[in-house]
Amino acid sequence: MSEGLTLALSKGRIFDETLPLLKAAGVEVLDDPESSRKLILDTNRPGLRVVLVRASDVPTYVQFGGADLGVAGLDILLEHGSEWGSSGLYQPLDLRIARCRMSVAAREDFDYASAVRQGSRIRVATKYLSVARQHFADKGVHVDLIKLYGSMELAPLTGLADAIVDLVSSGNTLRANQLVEVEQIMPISSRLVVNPAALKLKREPIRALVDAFASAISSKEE
Ligand SMILES: Nc1ncnc2c1ncn2[C@@H]1O[C@H](COP(=O)(O)OP(=O)(O)OP(=O)(O)O)[C@@H](O)[C@H]1O
Ligand SMILES: O=P(O)(O)OC[C@H]1O[C@H](OP(=O)(O)OP(=O)(O)O)[C@H](O)[C@@H]1O
Repeated sequence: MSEGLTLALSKGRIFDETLPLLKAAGVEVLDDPESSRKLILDTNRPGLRVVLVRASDVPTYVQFGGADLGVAGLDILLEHGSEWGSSGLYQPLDLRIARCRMSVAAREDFDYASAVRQGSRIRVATKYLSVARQHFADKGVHVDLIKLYGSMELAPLTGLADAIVDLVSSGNTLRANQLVEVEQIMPISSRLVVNPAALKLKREPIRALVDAFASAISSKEE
């Protein structure tokens, strides 16, 4: 474990939406991930660096100490097992960024209400197997899950599945593919996650960053 702090972020939405929180905490990232191929980015704080990883790899980096802290969507944390307690990641803050919801969507002509009557069976394609399995189990619906890694909207259109479980924000992606949101499962936002050993060994700098993030969030919402 290095002396300073390492923060794991993913390129795109998470990086872009974490930047203002870092700025409010007095931290400037010195490279732009869109124009640089660097994966380790310096900041104006000699004791803090940012590493760029895939969104779904953030919990793994933090869990195994490749990073002290990270920012990950609740969707990713649930699939990683973090939210259900199996990975031991400390989650001090809901950063309230990258907000969307996890939903079930289907073709307009699919009778979802009938398909999910107790005891029935439905075929669902998703990247989020764990959330989908839990959701349909809670409803008492037998589900055949098909794991996909992207373009989930195609599944009901091609007959691969009856429905999908995916993230929805504006609803534009569903609309563009003639799908409708038939059920909302849960709201999603990104969380700060911290490696528990790092929290013990580097308590002061981690506390300072968590507190700065917390006040940045509350002043943003005032
Ligand atoms: N349309 C959206 N609006 C708001 N937040 C979203 C939206 N889609 C995803 N998110 C949130 O942003 C996080 C990062 O999404 P992003 O698209 O950058 O990565 P990804 O493509 O899902 O991950 P990976 O590259 O590992 O497959 C997601 O985990 C989710 O929490
Ligand atoms: O309701 P909307 O505002 O259209 O957002 C929903 C879309 O956003 C996410 O994809 P993203 O944009 O992250 O692309 P990805 O497939 O590369 O993850 C998600 O998987 C949906 O496809």
